Amino acid sequence: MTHSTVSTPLESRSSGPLTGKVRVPGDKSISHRALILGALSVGETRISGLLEGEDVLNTAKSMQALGAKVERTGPFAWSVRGVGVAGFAQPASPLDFGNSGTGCRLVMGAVAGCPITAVFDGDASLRTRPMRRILDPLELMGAKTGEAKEGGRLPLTLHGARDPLPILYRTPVASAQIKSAVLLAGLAAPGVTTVIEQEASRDHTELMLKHFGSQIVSTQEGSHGRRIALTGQPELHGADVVVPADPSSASFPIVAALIVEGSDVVFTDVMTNPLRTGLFTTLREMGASIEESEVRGDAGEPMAQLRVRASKLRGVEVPPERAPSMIDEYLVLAVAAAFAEGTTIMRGLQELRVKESDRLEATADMLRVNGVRVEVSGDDLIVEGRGHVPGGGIVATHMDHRIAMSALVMGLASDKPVKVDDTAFIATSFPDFIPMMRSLGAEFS
Ligand SMILES: O=C(O)C1=C[C@@H](OP(=O)(O)O)[C@@H](O)[C@H](O)C1
Ligand SMILES: C=C(OP(=O)(O)O)C(=O)O
Repeated sequence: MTHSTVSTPLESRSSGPLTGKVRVPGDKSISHRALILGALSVGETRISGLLEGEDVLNTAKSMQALGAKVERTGPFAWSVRGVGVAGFAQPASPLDFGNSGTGCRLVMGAVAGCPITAVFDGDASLRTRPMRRILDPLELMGAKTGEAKEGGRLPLTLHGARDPLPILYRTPVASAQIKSAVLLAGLAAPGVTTVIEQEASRDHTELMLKHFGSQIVSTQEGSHGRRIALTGQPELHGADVVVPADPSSASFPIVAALIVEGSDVVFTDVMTNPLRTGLFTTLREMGASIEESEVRGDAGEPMAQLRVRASKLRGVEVPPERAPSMIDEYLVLAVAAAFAEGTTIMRGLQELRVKESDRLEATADMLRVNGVRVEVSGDDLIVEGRGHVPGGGIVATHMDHRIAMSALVMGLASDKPVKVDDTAFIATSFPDFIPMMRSLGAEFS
């Protein structure tokens, strides 16, 4: 991804009621997976509602570089003609995933099952993120790591396995990216590849693998975990994929509607897979008015229309086992918590430290510079809600889209405006965030 070196600051300020009906862009997780599974299938995959954000566009480019034919056929409509399982061609140049952990890690898994060598790279943020967690299982399956930065960081060279081995792997942390990398490599292995996770992470890879024709069985493991068994070497057939609206993107205007007095906003087609809706559960516990209607589904992914009205919120305790189902939503939850009455305690947030930035510290800093009392205690975040936020701070984005969007949401209801130092990274996951928020009545300058 080539961001200009000039940053694009923006300020948000106290706004009138937010009103209207919007569809936020397509789900980022499903968009990456549709492109990758389309590329590993035989025949055509037609995708509608693809997220055309930079993260996903980088995955599209990498699929093209690995031999698939990827074409944009209309707004948010894409066609992929795949090469079949284990059919990737040697890419001519390094694969650049920009800011995207998901794109990079899932494609590592897919490449690990092919007898090719590829160089993986990304921007300064992605270069700091841990890749050993992906390389460890892929090496057990026969892939080899060539040159890499310390701790297996990018840029790195991955040599795929000529004869990949099926493995049984227990993921050390609840991570859909680790699980998905192993399953995608397992597609090329003979026999059954099994992943066991102690806490269930988002299951879009499993649902979509089934949709494309593979045999995959998921069973409960312990009280919160899952055991997923994939039979290798299937023939995957191109399929149609309708991408629902991204609940993680929706979380920003949803929290904005809750904290801006008098707001009433409807969100259409929001994906409501229970492994993604921890934020909605938490907000409801805090007293949020979020009404669900028009519940339906496609390819195993449920979706609904959500009507969100401004609400008086109260502090709650969020249990650690809920973290995987809302891992990208803690920043904006912390904003809601700051406007609530009472203390909100969010437990077990260690994974936030290895995202686009150290989100645990960055969230605390974002609140602190705007006059909110907040504490990081081990892996827990404690926010003291006082019903209002003084604001007036300048928030450092740290190349992290979700910090930028959370801070801008905070400014819409704070006493003084909130400024963010750089909004460029919002384009990785929600390119229309600013115009869409303005269309609802948000004031940015
Ligand atoms: O698989 C995915 O699509 C994602 C998994 C999560 O990461 P982890 O697997 O590292 O928890 C999440 O933070 C990311 O935004 C998307
Ligand atoms: C963590 C995120 O994405 P990724 O891991 O794909 O960079 C995110 O979008 O919040």
